[in-house]
Amino acid sequence: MKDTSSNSSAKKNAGYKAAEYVEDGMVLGLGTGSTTHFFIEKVGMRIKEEGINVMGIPTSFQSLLIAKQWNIPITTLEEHDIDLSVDGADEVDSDFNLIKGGGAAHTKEKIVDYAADKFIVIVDESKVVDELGNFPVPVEVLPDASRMVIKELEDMGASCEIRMAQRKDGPVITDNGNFVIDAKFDKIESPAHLEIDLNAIPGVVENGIFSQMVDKVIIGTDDGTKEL
Ligand SMILES: O=C[C@H](O)[C@H](O)[C@H](O)COP(=O)(O)O
Repeated sequence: MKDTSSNSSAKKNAGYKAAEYVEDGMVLGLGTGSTTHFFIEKVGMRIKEEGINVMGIPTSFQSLLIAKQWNIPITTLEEHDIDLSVDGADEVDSDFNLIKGGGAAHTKEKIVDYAADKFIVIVDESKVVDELGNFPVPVEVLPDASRMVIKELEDMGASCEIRMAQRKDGPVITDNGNFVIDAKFDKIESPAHLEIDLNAIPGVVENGIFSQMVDKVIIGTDDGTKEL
């Protein structure tokens, strides 16, 4: 499990800054993770203090619970399109390619983030890299397919581990009832091609490479933010 306790002031600065882009009447994609937590919190504060009228589409049970805690009205992709999605990342490169899924939420995140008219990524400086690949690529799989998917991933040059749960025996089970394989590639030359190739393996539900659609990256630091 990743460490979510570090860099909390930088994460808070990024999350709070992204909330400035929220406008009255918007439908928001609510990403998952310790950075997005601060975005959802600040949206909740703006609802309370300014009376803005927004709705949220959560990408996980975690973001649903935080949104409920802040009285953010919830809706679904069945009912609304998304004006703005805000989400964290485990790595972001200079072309705005991402690795996501350190919290095993990347499948719903990709559906919501890719559907949004505008997608803002919020990270602290530790997530900014020249090239993706230090962080393993999370691959959500149907449990019955996991051995076959690992064989395919190893043939593609990855070292693989099924992600194990903490405080539960056995693998992490995603919000969708699946396993996550963490696939470490030595080098990711083309994130866009790898994103497509991974999803072509039978049994793969979704992978954590996001190579499309990012409009803005907000990098939180201890004393402010930078925007790319
Ligand atoms: O599955 C989790 C998500 O993709 C997160 O957005 C990502 O892992 C970044 O999380 P954090 O902001 O906690 O580092």
